[in-house]
This record gives sequence, C-alpha cells and structure tokens, in this order.
Amino acid sequence: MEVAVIIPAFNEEERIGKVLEVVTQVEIISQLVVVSDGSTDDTAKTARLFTKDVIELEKNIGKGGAIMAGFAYSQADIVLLLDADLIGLKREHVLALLEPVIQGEVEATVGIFSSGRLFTDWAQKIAPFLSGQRVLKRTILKDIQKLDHTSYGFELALTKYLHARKVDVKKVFLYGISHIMKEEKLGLYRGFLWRLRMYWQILRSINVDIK
Ligand SMILES: O=c1ccn([C@@H]2O[C@H](COP(=O)(O)OP(=O)(O)O)[C@@H](O)[C@H]2O)c(=O)[nH]1
Ligand SMILES: O=C(O)[C@@H](COP(=O)(O)O)O[C@H]1O[C@H](CO)[C@@H](O)[C@H](O)[C@H]1O
Repeated sequence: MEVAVIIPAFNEEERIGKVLEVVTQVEIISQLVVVSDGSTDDTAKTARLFTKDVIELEKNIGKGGAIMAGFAYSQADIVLLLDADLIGLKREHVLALLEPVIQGEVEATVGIFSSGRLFTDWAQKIAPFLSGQRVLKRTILKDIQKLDHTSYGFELALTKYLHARKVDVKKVFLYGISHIMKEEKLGLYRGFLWRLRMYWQILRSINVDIK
C-alpha cells in the first residue's frame, strides 16, 4: 500500500522546510509531493532539498487546484494532505493521522489542533471541517469532481461530499500544533484581506455541485 503526502504551498519558503523535515522521518510515506502554487519566492527550491517530486504551477490557482494537481501526479492509495505552514508538527502527529486509514479502521481522518495556540485551537474547535490536515483513500478523491476550482473552499466541498456519501471520518486530535496565521504572514492589512477572500471562497463552495 503506497502512501503519499501532498503539500500545497504558496510562498512558503520560510515555513515549508520545517514540515518537510518531519515528513521525511516517516518511513511509511513513500512519496512526498509539493505543489508550489505559482509561488514567487523560493518555495520550490526549498522543497527540492527534500524531494524530487515538486510541481511548479506557473500561476497561482488556489489551494484546491494545487492539491488536485498533486493528486493527479501521485498514484498512491492513501493520501495525506498537510499545510506548509504548520508549527510544532511531529512524526507522532503524522502517524496518528495515518494509522486509522492504513489499518482499515476508517476511510478518512481529519486532524484537529489542540493545546497549540489559543486562536488556532479555537478556530478548529468551531470549524473542524475546515482543517487542512487530512488522510483520504485515493478512491475518495478520485470520485469527486470540480475540486480544482474551490481554492480555500476545498475542505468544505470535500466535507460535503464525505457527508453525502456517509464516509466514516475519524477526528484525530493533534496536540501542541498550530499554524502561522495570515496576518502573521502578510501583515495585518493584507492578511485580513486574504482572510476575507478565503471566507468568500469557503462560502462559494457551499453550492459547488461535487457530483
Ligand atoms: O492560493 C493558495 C493559498 C494557499 N495555499 C496553501 O494552502 C495551505 C493553507 O493555506 P493558508 O496557510 O493560507 O491557510 P490557513 O491555514 O492560514 O487558513 C498552505 O500550505 C498554503 O501555502 C496554496 O497552495 N495556494
Ligand atoms: O482555521 C481557519 O479559520 C482557517 C484560517 O486560518 P488563519 O488562521 O487565518 O491562517 O484555516 C483553515 O481553513 C482553510 C479553509 O478551509 C484551510 O485551507 C486551512 O488548511 C485551515 O487551516
């Protein structure tokens, strides 16, 4: 059974190295795919220090499109999705997410931040379905259409599909983990605008007819 990790990354040169360092310590992962989503910094160059499987998209197409480009590239049976800007990720977190699917207990898992930072813990408590940390069987993603255009709506569209198909999704609490918030990456003003754009893309995906 092949396991791949897919990491969508838009201008994450300062953060992605830490995530890749951890992921390369997990023996069960046989392929590490980074999709640089039209990054204008050295995201792809940094990723190449860890893996040969780096896809460089010419233009920024949004998170959903980047993930689906990685999925089209990989043939693995089980796919782990991780964001590139995680803080405090450990090998144990990755294994905790993967094991229920590898053991055949469930078809999908979703990782929920806990005891990390107040705001990010709180955000995931009220909207756990938005989490970017997930494991899915290939068959699930293969069956879903129209995820390429969802951008930040990817997780909500996926959740809708999983719910409609009654796919059993196990919540896995990821202790001591968080991510860098948009306002920290881009500054208050640009970060907030990017956040509003994200909320718009999430709202838009409520109506996506995924099949
Ligand atoms: O247009 C985009 C926006 C985001 N991302 C990536 O998607 C993940 C989650 O995005 P972000 O960190 O902005 O979301 P947050 O976790 O802050 O909501 C990160 O690895 C981003 O680099 C991407 O590939 N393309
Ligand atoms: O938790 C949230 O409210 C958002 C926003 O995170 P920020 O703290 O604004 O960077 O992040 C999540 O939602 C996005 C949309 O579904 C996902 O793409 C991210 O992976 C997830 O972290």
